[in-house]
Amino acid sequence: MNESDIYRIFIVEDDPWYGEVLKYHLSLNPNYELHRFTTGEDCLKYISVCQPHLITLDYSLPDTNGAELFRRIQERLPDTPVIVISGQKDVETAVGLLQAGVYNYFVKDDRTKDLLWNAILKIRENQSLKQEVDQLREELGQKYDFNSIIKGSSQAIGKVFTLVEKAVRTNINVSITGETGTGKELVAKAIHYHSDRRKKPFVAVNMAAIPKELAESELFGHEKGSFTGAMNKKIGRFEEANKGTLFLDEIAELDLTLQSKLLRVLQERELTRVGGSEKIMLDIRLVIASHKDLLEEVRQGRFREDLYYRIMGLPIALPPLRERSTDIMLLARHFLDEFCKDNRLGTMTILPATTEKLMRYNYPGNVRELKSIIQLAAVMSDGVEIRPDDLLFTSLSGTNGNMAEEMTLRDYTIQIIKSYLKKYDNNVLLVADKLDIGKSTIYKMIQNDELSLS
Ligand SMILES: Nc1ncnc2c1ncn2[C@@H]1O[C@H](COP(=O)(O)OP(=O)(O)OP(=O)(O)O)[C@@H](O)[C@H]1O
Repeated sequence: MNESDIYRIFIVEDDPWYGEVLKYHLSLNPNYELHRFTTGEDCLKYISVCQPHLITLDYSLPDTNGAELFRRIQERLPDTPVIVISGQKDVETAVGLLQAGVYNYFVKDDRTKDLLWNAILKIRENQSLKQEVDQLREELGQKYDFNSIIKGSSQAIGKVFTLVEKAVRTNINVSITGETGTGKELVAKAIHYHSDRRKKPFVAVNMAAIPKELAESELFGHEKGSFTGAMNKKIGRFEEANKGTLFLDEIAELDLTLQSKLLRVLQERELTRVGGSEKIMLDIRLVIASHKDLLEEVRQGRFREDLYYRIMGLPIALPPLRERSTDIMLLARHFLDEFCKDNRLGTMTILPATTEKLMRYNYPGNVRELKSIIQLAAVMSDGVEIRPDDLLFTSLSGTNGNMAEEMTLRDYTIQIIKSYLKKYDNNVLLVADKLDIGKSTIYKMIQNDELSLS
């Protein structure tokens, strides 16, 4: 038998006859390795030598009682389930023990052996499910390794990496801004799966996708019968994310009443379900995102200022793809390779004319749009190379809004140079070449404070 198949159970029972009865009964499962102790001290001594998977305790022991021994076991092995078996039916003691975290409380009678047998089966099932969840979370963590998943080599994305690294080191709240499709959720996941909370849940909620009247119960849960239609108790997203990370996307969609409740919950670190009175302690990292300018929402009276300061934490701004055009081809190659692999297609080449066409577009839907353009192109292509005609741009807005307001020609020139400098990572020579102007024109503008290399 492998060590991994062995399930180690400590039986703490001072009555030799009853101890042997339990030991014999449990030994019918060949995977159970049983150790019997007659005192609490003996049990504690052996805990450090060979860690049990489960412990059963007689409540009355010669040197201690079940409650005290349970407390001392918990200090050493907080995750090991403990079952208390008592000679007397004492409801108050039983409730106290269960509230303290004992898994089960049985009274010694004819049925105890069978109850214990079934309880152990259930505990094992839960333990292996928990192990499986931990393993899946670990794998997910590797999947969201931000250096391998958030693709990009531009200065702009480099700044984002630096901030993500800072965020994971502490428990600070994070606020992510950026246009649609810039990777806000991806960044939130990367933060979660690199933080100490990675083994706990990552829960994402998009406030824009939840009808206003259901938002409160979705976030904070409700008790059965708390409103018409509340047929059962519901655990809210905050509770689901407890000990982990809650990603609240499109937070500007929260109405003012819910904003007040959110502020209270964050300040007090506890919540009450709708229609309930029980206080539930919360320990979460909040990551929020919005494509709206939250400060402007505050100015317009649509977002509470106190909540704004509470949730801002570490701000991370994701630049639009058109402002980090050095990432375009890297992302395009990445999405193409990924698509070909997932669909068992051979490697495809991107022709130079295709690259040029991809570089000229302004991607109002950002990375998400580029991804779908590339996937569609792979489907449209002859299977070997991506030609310019395989690229189907769905968006109608081909300009970047430069003509949206009246300005002098000089102002237009400055705006155009500014946007090219952003696009090409402040590479003055490249920008001068692209715009067919002298590099000194740009340097002069910088000297005159008309432009800056940010
Ligand atoms: N830097 C990146 N590297 C690789 N994939 C990316 C990157 N940024 C975004 N993506 C991909 O683009 C798509 C959109 O990303 P995501 O959903 O995180 O954007 P978002 O900003 O949260 O969008 P929305 O505001 O619409 O909710 C996803 O498929 C994501 O995996």
